[in-house]
Amino acid sequence: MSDFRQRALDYHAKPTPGKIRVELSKPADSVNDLALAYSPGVAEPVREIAEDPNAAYQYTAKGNMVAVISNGTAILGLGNLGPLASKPVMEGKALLFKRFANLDAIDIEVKHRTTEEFINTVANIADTFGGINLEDIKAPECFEIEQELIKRCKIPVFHDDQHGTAIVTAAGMLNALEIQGKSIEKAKIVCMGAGAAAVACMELLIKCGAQRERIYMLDRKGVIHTRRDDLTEHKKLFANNTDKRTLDDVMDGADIFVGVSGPDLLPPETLALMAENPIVFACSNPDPEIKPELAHEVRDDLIMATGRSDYPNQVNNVLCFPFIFRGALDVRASAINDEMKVAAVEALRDISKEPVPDEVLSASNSDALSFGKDYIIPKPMDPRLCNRIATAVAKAAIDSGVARVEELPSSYR
Ligand SMILES: NC(=O)C1=CN([C@@H]2O[C@H](COP(=O)(O)OP(=O)(O)OC[C@H]3O[C@@H](n4cnc5c(N)ncnc54)[C@H](OP(=O)(O)O)[C@@H]3O)[C@@H](O)[C@H]2O)C=CC1
Ligand SMILES: CC(=O)C(=O)O
Ligand SMILES: [Mg+2]
Repeated sequence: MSDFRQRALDYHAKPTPGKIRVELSKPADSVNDLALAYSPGVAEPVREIAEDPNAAYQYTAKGNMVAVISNGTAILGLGNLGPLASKPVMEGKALLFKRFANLDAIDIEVKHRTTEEFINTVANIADTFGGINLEDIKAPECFEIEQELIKRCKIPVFHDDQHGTAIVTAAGMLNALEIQGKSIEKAKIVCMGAGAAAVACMELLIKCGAQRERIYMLDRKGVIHTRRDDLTEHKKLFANNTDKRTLDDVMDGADIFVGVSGPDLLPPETLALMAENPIVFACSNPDPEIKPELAHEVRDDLIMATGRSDYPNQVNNVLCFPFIFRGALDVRASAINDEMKVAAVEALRDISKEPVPDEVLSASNSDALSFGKDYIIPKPMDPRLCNRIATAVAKAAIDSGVARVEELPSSYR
């Protein structure tokens, strides 16, 4: 067994299995404490909440609690391995919520027969939480699941693989285009993958100026084009009226490659076909569509990003979901809308262009980092992310009318 594999298994197993636990936030030592915490004292907040459900924000952990919910149908790029196998990833997302945004998060892995059964399960437990982060649910079911839950729940429901990924991709891409001296409006874009992450990333890039007809999306059968009769509703939105059929066909002269598909799907010879100063986001986890070492061997003019922590330019939704939920929950938002997503993109872009704090340099084993080809997006451990993104998102929630408070909390001012 490789040393890294053994270290990863040991990290998860020792000294206590798993990555999260529950801790008490109130004293529970004496008879008096217990009389307040449990019977008879607990009856008082029960009566308050029965009268006004909003009182749950005041008397329970609801307002700082996110459910990370999966069915394990698209675990990273590892595929449909079932709900229980997704638990380490969901515990991992809970760890990231706590570590980066001090939000308490609990992982819930749902076994279900039909999409409707999954939706009902989540809708029936939603009121317990301040927000729901859907994770690693495959396309096309993920689209119906998210839309239906948004309709049925009074709290933010956010499919991280769609929107968290799209927000970070858009921020990194706009920065990378600026560095390469290219415009998004003119860019020829190839998107490998046509699932949850792909559709949301391309839709957000279009909102940022990309031209739909200059996007070539591929699934396992090749280029998605208008003459195919096997396309789902979401793939149809990207059906290109083209006679190009293969990855090589569309990569010829492309400015941008976004990989949200699977490992090693971009051969070096194909990368070589791209236009001058290309941008390659090989975001499949844990193994990217092309390894950065290999990509740099083929092209010395590219900007390269992956979803991983161990290479420069980590384009990963960890840069978004903890902070977007922090902002949304702090103003008791009922939803996470486009205005909040755009605010997160802009905040991420801005931070990338500012001097990097020393603590980030030392956590990244770096002597220097500054806006450029190897630093298009902040590092996840950057302490500025939480305040800056959460504030931008919370303000956007208030301005767009989805917040349940009128002003930012005093801690934000
Ligand atoms: N860096 C980041 O922050 C994130 C990265 N990702 C990565 O993106 C990938 C997809 O995730 P997600 O969208 O949630 O999953 P989905 O299951 O929703 O979509 C997967 C897509 O990849 C396509 N695909 C898989 N294998 C191939 C192949 N050999 N050739 C062409 N296309 C292929 C599938 O094609 P078909 O439709 O034909 O089945 C499908 O369209 C994963 O690797 C994941 O790790 C996801 C979210 C965040
Ligand atoms: C990062 C992430 O959410 C994924 O790869 O699925
Ligand atoms: Mg995911």
